[in-house]
Amino acid sequence: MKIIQVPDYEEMSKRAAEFLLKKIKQNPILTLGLATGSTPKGLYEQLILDRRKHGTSFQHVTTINLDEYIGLPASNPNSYHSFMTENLFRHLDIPLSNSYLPNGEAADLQKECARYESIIDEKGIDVQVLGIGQNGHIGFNEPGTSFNQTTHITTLAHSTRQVNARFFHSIEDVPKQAITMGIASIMKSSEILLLASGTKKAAAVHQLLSGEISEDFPASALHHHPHVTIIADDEALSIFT
Ligand SMILES: N[C@@H]1[C@@H](O)[C@H](O)[C@@H](COP(=O)(O)O)O[C@@H]1O
Repeated sequence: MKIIQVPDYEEMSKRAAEFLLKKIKQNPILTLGLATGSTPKGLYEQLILDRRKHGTSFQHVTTINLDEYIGLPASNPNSYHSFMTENLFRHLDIPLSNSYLPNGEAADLQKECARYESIIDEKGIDVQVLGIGQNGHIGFNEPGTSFNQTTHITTLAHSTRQVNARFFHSIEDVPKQAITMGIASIMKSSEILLLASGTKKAAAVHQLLSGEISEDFPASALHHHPHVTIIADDEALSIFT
């Protein structure tokens, strides 16, 4: 695991954007695995800025998102479909047909999981961007999830729903389930870029960097992956350093 320590959120976002833009320049037909949440928002702003300033084209890039809530229509402002459209897709030139997210409204959710995993297998993710939950989740793989799971239906931990309630009117409105790439799906990526910012992530980052591998702490599976880069700011690394 390569750790890049940066002073703050802005620097984390800039370094992450440089990292991805370099990859896209080397390989314009890159397949990017993308995440939602507050963490990658700054990275997405930097990518948009780069397009505005330098006209960078993403038209041959494919994107595959980690997860989506079950039961929220794509048009709901809290769906991850909406998050990605608002915060990234509508500002770039990625053709809509090249961006994939799980369909949390599929009539047959099991079938949808299998369909999604086959997209991951067919496209092959070159770089997967990850945030980390305060309980160590990646995607929506909550503590206790088998490292062998591929894309599946997951029940969100109460603590995750509490943390994500900030985007909803109340915790009752936060969906109880999601479709998420599994740990095994994430591990198929050629390279992984994990971002962490702020004191709220310090305990999770500390546990990740302790090196102990356990299904009780999903992000620890990344120790089995040969190409992981972590860009974390001083606050996220404050227990470690
Ligand atoms: N499913 C997402 C994750 O992909 C994300 O990494 C995590 C942290 O979110 P944030 O970046 O807002 O702290 O929580 C969410 O529940």
